[in-house]
Amino acid sequence: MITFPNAKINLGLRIIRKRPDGFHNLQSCFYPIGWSDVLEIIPADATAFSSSGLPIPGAAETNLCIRAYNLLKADYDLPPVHVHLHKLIPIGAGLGGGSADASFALKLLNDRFGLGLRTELLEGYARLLGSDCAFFIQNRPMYCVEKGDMFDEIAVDLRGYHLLLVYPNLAISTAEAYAAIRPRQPETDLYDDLLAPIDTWRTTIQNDFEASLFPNYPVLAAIKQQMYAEGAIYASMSGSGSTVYGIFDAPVICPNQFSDYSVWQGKL
Ligand SMILES: C[C@@](CO)(OP(=O)(O)O)[C@H](O)COP(=O)(O)OP(=O)(O)OC[C@H]1O[C@@H](n2ccc(N)nc2=O)[C@H](O)[C@@H]1O
Ligand SMILES: Nc1ncnc2c1ncn2[C@@H]1O[C@H](COP(=O)(O)OP(=O)(O)O)[C@@H](O)[C@H]1O
Repeated sequence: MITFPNAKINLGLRIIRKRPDGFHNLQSCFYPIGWSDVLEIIPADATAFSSSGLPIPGAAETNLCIRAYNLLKADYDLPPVHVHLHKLIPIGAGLGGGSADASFALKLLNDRFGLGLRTELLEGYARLLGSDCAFFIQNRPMYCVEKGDMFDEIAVDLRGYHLLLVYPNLAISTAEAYAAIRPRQPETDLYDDLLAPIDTWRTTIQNDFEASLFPNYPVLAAIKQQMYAEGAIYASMSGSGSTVYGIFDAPVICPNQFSDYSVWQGKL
């Protein structure tokens, strides 16, 4: 069985406070996008993992797809499987690609082997694999709070807009990005700011990681500035970086300044 785990972008990202468990409470809108990996899982004589496309750091047994399989295998009678991942979503990019692979593996195993697990139970397993993972079970625009693993409905609909994503071939570790950030109590409510017209977002909606990462990585600020120069209605870094996205009301011709980077564009 084959599935296509997709990335997400963060529309606003506010880091509110550090928790006693070392994680951070946040506020953000996670929004699914079209940049996708390809994940195939089939029954096999022995469990194995292979990959193609972009190289994935770490041993096979630490890959989030295998960790998802092992998590379910501990509770359910699953046969050995061969997992093949064709990796296309950049890694350390703030796009949640690894988290998507994990949750899509859970969903695929649930479907293929008829486990009958409902959404809440799948989200519970996903939470054990990473803070971003539970989002990819329902995989629809959500206002996310706490560790990024609890959700509220939000009526943000960007269908019809065009998205340009630029990954400047720079992997930023999520843990390091969090270690460098200073949490803050926001002055406005992000939920309300997101419901205002998109052309207000430029002045009201920020990603808090930008303030700590842009001084060390000036390329990120330069890409964001270029997005606005190209006519973006809104531009931001996604997650803990390093991908910067622009939202446009029409398709864009990718500027020369981005020619050395990994670029994706498509409709939202
Ligand atoms: C920053 C965000 C925003 O959407 O996205 P990405 O940039 O990774 O896509 C997420 O919070 C990333 O979530 P995820 O990538 O699943 O993180 P995890 O694997 O759970 O944790 C990696 C490390 O990040 C830190 N971490 C993560 C989530 C959180 N709410 N607080 C934290 O402090 C912890 O140091 C943790 O050890
Ligand atoms: N299937 C996978 N795809 C990508 N990264 C993975 C995967 N499994 C484990 N990882 C590990 O997760 C980390 C990056 O996660 P990823 O979700 O791609 O980045 P980000 O958190 O920036 O969105 C890397 O350290 C990588 O070794």
